[in-house]
Amino acid sequence: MRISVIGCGHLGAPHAAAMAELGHEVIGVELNPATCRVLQSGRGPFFEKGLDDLLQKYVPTGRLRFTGDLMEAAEFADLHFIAVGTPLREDGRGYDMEQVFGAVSALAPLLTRPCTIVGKSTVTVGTVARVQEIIADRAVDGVDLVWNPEFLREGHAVEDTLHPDRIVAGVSSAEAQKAIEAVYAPILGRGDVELIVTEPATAEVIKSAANSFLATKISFINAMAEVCALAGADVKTVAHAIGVDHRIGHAGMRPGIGYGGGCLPKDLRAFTHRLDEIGATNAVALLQAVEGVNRGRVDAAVELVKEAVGGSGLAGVRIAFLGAAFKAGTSDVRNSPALELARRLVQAGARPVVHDPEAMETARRLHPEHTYADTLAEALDGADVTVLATEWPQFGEDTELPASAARTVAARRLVDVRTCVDPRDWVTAGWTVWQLGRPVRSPQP
Ligand SMILES: NC(=O)c1ccc[n+]([C@@H]2O[C@H](COP(=O)([O-])OP(=O)(O)OC[C@H]3O[C@@H](n4cnc5c(N)ncnc54)[C@H](O)[C@@H]3O)[C@@H](O)[C@H]2O)c1
Ligand SMILES: O=c1ccn([C@@H]2O[C@H](COP(=O)(O)OP(=O)(O)O[C@H]3O[C@H](CO)[C@@H](O)[C@H](O)[C@H]3O)[C@@H](O)[C@H]2O)c(=O)[nH]1
Repeated sequence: MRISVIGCGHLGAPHAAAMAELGHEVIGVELNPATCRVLQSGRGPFFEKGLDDLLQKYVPTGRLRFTGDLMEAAEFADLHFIAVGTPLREDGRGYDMEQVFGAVSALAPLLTRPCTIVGKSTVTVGTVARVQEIIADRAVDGVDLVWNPEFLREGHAVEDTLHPDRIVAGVSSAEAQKAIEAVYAPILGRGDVELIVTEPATAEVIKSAANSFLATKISFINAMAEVCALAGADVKTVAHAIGVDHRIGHAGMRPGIGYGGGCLPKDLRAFTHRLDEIGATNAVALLQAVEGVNRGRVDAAVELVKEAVGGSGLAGVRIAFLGAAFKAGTSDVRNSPALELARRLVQAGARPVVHDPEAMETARRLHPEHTYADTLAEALDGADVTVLATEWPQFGEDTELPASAARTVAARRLVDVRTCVDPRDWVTAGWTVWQLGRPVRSPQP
């Protein structure tokens, strides 16, 4: 099929590349000229596993190309994915829908033949009906709309798009359903992926409900970390033991400094606001509690760093601050709890020096207020305390790191706010280890 992907950010760029991998001819439309240029040169504008490989495979052949010209896409494609952003409004009261309504309003009058518009952006209850009105007002007859929410995780974007758990399609006509079956035919043909066809309102709720559940699970285990800290128990063991029950499971049960990123925080906020508008009071209360637990995690992490330096305050304390990305596997620092923790430590008078394996460029550009080190060794050099703030395997799984880091820091104190290291490796190398919701581990005197 000939398809377009309008908006080539964290969702759209991997989606466009994955659609080329499925055999489609793809044109990506991106407003930001710098992003568009980088993509057309065969590189991803951010770190995303497998994206560069697909761009290098398909851009030179012409099967995948990028442009800023919407008219080119309107003429070329029979199916248009809308993958533009839905950031939170500045007042936090729901999504800023400007990009979605703007993209559809601009595309609709350019369409000269029947085709399908497929919304992938995350939206709240009631949006699809409004998009449908824009199409009815501005496009020729025969333009169908499908809402096809996306469930990919950053860091796994290509893999999740090519091997999704399910495909959800909110459709209002048989034609629209046929188009979605055709575009995903290579995936559906494998027989192991369920296509869930429903009306648009249900598709909207499915996406918001999925992210709300994921956030709830993370806040639940983080609330248990608070319990364990007070009870002298070990939250890691609790998470493992309850997760063995297949009804609970282990995924999304890693305690830490809370969920961040470009999705869960804004999606929870926007959904809660919308639920309040429509009067879903019990759901509002539940999600407000989830958000409340999440906000408290950075406070708990600050307290743990204070405890690690002996309770005498953080003024002048030199911190090796490992991590800037909102999670491992991405260069994205949007709503990064790691950088929020760094900000709070600076506010308390400490001197964190931040290093991240992949997010240095993004972090420096978006948060120039922090002090950065290009290498891990530079960050560790002379540190009074080391804070592990993003769960990169380079920090948490490198068994050589405890010994090598021990030689350069001023004091062997590790505060692992992502609960990702095995404390035994660090204790053996002479470190004392603090983790949220776990007992402190120290070397034997
Ligand atoms: N990031 C994820 O992992 C993810 C996963 C699932 C769903 N989503 C949802 O997908 C949507 C996009 O998220 P994102 O993280 O990719 O955002 P993003 O900000 O990284 O990307 C959006 C892109 O759209 C471009 N754009 C805006 N208006 C445009 C227009 N009229 N024409 C062409 N390009 C335009 C912007 O320049 C930007 O590059 C959001 O609704 C988000 O909630 C994101
Ligand atoms: O056990 C866990 C799992 C995650 N996190 C944190 O939660 C946040 C979100 O992680 P993750 O869900 O992996 O990241 P995203 O890439 O933002 O993906 C989420 O948001 C996307 C956008 O809507 C959805 O498509 C995905 O299904 C959904 O997982 C990050 O800060 C993680 O560090 C934890 O603290 N503990």
